[in-house]
Parts: sequence; C-alpha cells; structure tokens
Amino acid sequence: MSEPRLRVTEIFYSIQGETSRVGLPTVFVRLTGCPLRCGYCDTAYAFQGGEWMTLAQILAAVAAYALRQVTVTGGEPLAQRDCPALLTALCDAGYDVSLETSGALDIAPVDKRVARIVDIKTPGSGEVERNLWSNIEQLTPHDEVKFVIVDEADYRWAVELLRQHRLAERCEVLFSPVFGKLQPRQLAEWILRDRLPVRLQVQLHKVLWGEEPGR
Ligand SMILES: C[S@@+](CC[C@H](N)C(=O)[O-])C[C@H]1O[C@@H](n2cnc3c(N)ncnc32)[C@H](O)[C@@H]1O
Ligand SMILES: Nc1nc2[nH]cc(C(=O)O)c2c(=O)[nH]1
Ligand code: SF4
Ligand SMILES: [Mg+2]
Repeated sequence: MSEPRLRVTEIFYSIQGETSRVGLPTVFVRLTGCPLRCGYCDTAYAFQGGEWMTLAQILAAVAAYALRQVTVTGGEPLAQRDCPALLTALCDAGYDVSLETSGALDIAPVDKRVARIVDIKTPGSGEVERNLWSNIEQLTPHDEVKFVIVDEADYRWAVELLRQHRLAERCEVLFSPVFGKLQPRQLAEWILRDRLPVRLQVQLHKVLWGEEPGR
C-alpha cells in the first residue's frame, strides 16, 4: 500500500468556533473537496485546489502550533480515502481530536478516540437526501450531532428528528443558525419555547473575525 496522502486546503490555528469545544485554541486541518453543495456553505474555497501532503508533513505542520486540540474539517474530510489514517495518527500523537463531517459518509471507519461532529443536513441546506441515516446508530456520548438551521421549517424538521430518534439521549445535540440568514435570537426563542434539550451555538469565530477565511 502506498503512503497515505491527503489534499489539504489549509492548516491554521484559531479559537474553536463551533461544537461543545467552542472557545478552545485549536489547530484546524481543512481537507480539500466535498461531494455536497449546501446552499449556505461558508467554505466553498475548499471545494478545489489544495496541496497533496503526506501524514508526516501534516503532523509536522500541526505540531508547530504546540496545541492539544486538533479539528479535521473541510470540505468533506471523509470523502478522502486516507482521512481515517490521518485521524488515527493524530490520536496516536496525543492530540484531542475532533472531526467535522456532513453526515453523508459512513463514520464507522473513524478511530473511536475521535469526537465525531455529525451534521444532519436539513431540507433548507438543499442536501437533505444525502444524509446517511445509519450514522445515527453509531453515535456515542463522545460524539455530537448538529443541525444547521435556515428557517422555521428547518427548525420544525430538526425537532421532529430529535424526538423520533431520541437524539439527546445518545449524545450532545447542537442547533446552529445559518450565519446571516436566521437570527440567533429567533432560534433561541424557539428552543426556549419548546424546552428543547439542545445546545444553541453561534459561530464564535464569525463574531470575532467576520467571514475571513482561515479563521
Ligand atoms: C464547512 S463544514 C465542513 C465539514 C462538513 N463538510 C460539514 O458540512 O459538516 C463545517 C460546519 O460549518 C457549517 N456551516 C457551513 N456554512 C455555514 C453557515 N453559513 N452558517 C452556519 N454554519 C455553517 C456546516 O454546516 C458544518 O457544520
Ligand atoms: N474558528 C473556527 N472554528 C471552526 N469550527 C469548525 C470549523 C469548520 O469550518 O469546520 C471552524 C472554522 O472554520 N473556524
Ligand atoms: S457538506 Fe460541508 S463543506 Fe460540503 S457544501 Fe455542505 S457545509 Fe460545505
Ligand atoms: Mg468554518
């Protein structure tokens, strides 16, 4: 077998802006390419291009930041064959590793030490038919599911899924408004009204830096 190599758009460090790890200084490895086209995607610059890197090159670039938290994202990281090998190598190197994934690809090959953040694509994303529903049974308390919500119809849809699959009993559940499209305050009011056992999250990095790439 050839040495694992991945196409990488950027490796940078920032304040974690999403998930329950929000606020922690984190190194991000953004892998190139995505088979989905969510209407709201804020990372379309990662669809093409990138640079091929070996595992050793990626590990060296991550190590240079001297942080404990590492997030692998994209694009859609699991669309690259060698992503599971990268995640295992990062765990072996002692990092606290999380993965941001669209929920369209099987999360089973991912190292169990990795916190898998699984986005469930809503109708408003335009990619709802890509959800791989078998991922839900694989979620553990170490993982998180996330709904990125465009409008009230998306909200209602997410609440229905939450109840149907008892998601809050499986793992942390995140509800996040699409930036610039749904007011965080509106989503907060709905969550409070319905007494939902979910965590509201806004993208903290956009509060801090706006929509700058590499943040
Ligand atoms: C850029 S994606 C990369 C990982 C993977 N492709 C996914 O969709 O989960 C990282 C996260 O950003 C979210 N996201 C993308 N654009 C957004 C926006 N405009 N507002 C809020 N969240 C957004 C996605 O839904 C996803 O949860
Ligand atoms: N600061 C910051 N935090 C993030 N958490 C998840 C991100 C992502 O793009 O997946 C992200 C990102 O792009 N920037
Ligand atoms: S799956 Fe993620 S990277 Fe791909 S288009 Fe949707 S939000 Fe963007
Ligand atoms: Mg982002």
